[in-house]
Amino acid sequence: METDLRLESSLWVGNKRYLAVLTGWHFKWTEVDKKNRQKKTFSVPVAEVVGVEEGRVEILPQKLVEDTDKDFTVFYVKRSSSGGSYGLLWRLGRTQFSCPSRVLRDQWINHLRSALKTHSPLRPHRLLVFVNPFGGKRKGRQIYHSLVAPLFELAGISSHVIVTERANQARDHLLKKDLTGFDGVVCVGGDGMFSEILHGLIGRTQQEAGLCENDPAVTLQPCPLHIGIIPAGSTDCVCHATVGVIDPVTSALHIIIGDSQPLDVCSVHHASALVRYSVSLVGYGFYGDVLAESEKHRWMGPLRYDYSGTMVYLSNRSYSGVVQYLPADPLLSSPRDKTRCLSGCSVCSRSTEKLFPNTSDSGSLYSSHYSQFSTDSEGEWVSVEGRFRCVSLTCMSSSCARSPLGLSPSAHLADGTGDLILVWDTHPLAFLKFLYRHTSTEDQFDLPFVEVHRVKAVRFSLPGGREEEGHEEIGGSSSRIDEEERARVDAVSRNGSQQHLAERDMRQEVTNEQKTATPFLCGLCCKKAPAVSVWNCDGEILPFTEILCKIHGQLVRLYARGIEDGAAIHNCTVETDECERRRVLNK
Ligand SMILES: CCCCCCCCCCCCC/C=C/[C@@H](O)[C@H](CO)NC(=O)CCCCCCCCCCCCCCC
Ligand SMILES: Nc1ncnc2c1ncn2[C@@H]1O[C@H](COP(=O)(O)OP(=O)(O)OP(=O)(O)O)[C@@H](O)[C@H]1O
Ligand SMILES: [Ca+2]
Repeated sequence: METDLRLESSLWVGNKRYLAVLTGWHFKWTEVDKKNRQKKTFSVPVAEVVGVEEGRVEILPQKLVEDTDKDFTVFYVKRSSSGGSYGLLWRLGRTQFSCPSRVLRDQWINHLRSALKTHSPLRPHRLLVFVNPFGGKRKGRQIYHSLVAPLFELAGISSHVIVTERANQARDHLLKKDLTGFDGVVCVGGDGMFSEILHGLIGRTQQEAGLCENDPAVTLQPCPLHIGIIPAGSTDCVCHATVGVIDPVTSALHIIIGDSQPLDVCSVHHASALVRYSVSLVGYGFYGDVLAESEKHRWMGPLRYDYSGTMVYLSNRSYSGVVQYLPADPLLSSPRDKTRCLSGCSVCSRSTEKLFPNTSDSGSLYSSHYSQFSTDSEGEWVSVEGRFRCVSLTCMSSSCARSPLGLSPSAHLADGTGDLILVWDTHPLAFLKFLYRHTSTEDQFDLPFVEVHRVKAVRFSLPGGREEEGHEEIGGSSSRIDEEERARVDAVSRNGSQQHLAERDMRQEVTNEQKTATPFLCGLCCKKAPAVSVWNCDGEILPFTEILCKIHGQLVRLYARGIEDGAAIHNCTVETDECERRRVLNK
């Protein structure tokens, strides 16, 4: 196969002659001068070739084709530095080659296209695209049509585009409509839009597999369709943490070449029923209050979080609670080991082998029966009780523009664990120091009132069982998910949040302990602080306080590859000035 695809000949780019070679995995062209001395080499992995076209073709700013019969154009991924961010920006590179004959030209085109088919098996042919026209700065439609659609067309991808008209339309479509023929689902929007796709695809997959999502002990079936994210939201945390940059063109190119990044998902349960799934933040206290406050100021757009964050900080709240957690194996990794989950992460690869032990292609989506924790004994639950500024659980780093390294900088995308961050009640300035460290490289866990644990499951309750009567047990009895159940959870999600917030405001019980802890600038809101907070689950308010969270390793796959190490750009494919600069810097 490899030898069949091999091709070698002289080609011209402008008036320079190159010796071009296609081996199985790479397409290289080396400049040759008049004395036959070899000069600069350009090399593109076949997996990063976007498309091969006859003639001299341009696609940006608009498509122009000069249909000459001895020329062909190769489009490929070209990397450049992303300025402030940690990941790399991808751009569309293009080189127009001239051949001595039409026969040779056709040979090059056929060989390159066959190599693409052989070496990029996960490239999508047909995609279902949902565009939220109201996400972020309301530019979703424009971003898709001007930046993404032309690239999909160039790569020969056919897309069925749905511009949503209401919240949850994308989720409902994925739960109910025929998805035959689609290789993946793309959302153009923010974390809320991604969450819709996540719920639709996970729900659909479990329905088809006859599995009950309510039972936290059930090993859920991984979703067969990949998810692509074109960032057009306010926080775009999932995109930032899986690609490293917020850039629609970079994300579109990852989708086109069929990159594949598994992702852990946390299921959140209350009283033996599934409430929601999360990949980023399940947060009580500060982050719950910021979200609740920010919902009142949606009109501010992305700025609502900074405004609400400041207001909530000034209101100086803390909450009592009981947190129980099931620690992950400390020998595998630690949230304080100062490593980062980068593209090709070895911790995640080892987890893949553990999660999918019987497949040669570890992580194959089609192995129907595997057990995530079958080789582990469940381990011992640890319990802590007290007053917290915030309790946060994150399955990944949750990096975003506000916090370039994220809530937990050493968390892994696909290791089957989450990081539990407990911030005990403390002086307002100490808490500000903790928050501020999220904006720099200073360790936010190196503070006496902060704890972080790598966990497989977490349970939260109010001291003395103040909230709900029901409680959940991993492995305990659970009801079957049916239409009625789904309607109930739906109704809870739609109406519950408002009702829950209203009840919380009405209660406003302040314990004696709290009275001494909170006055600071409480006059700002002219109200007593409530005794309970709300949970922020990837930007949605949960209608329950007492919850059980369970991490499901690698439940979904994204068209991404994790964050590429910017320092390694000197190993990049096509030589650019940036490669040269980085090479010098790295010496
Ligand atoms: C002094 C500067 C402190 C800056 C502190 C920055 C901490 C930033 C941590 C960001 C964590 C993002 C976690 C991701 C959550 C997403 O799944 C979710 C869905 O999109 N987003 C939110 O819930 C949206 C949550 C957005 C939270 C924003 C919090 C902003 C806090 C600002 C505090 C200012 C205090 C100023 C005092 C004078
Ligand atoms: N046509 C629509 N009308 C109203 N709401 C919609 C529509 N389509 C999707 N939504 C909802 O809008 C919410 C927010 O969208 P999205 O996540 O795209 O942007 P955002 O909130 O600005 O960004 P982020 O989630 O990154 O903070 C989502 O929860 C989604 O369910
Ligand atoms: Ca994880």
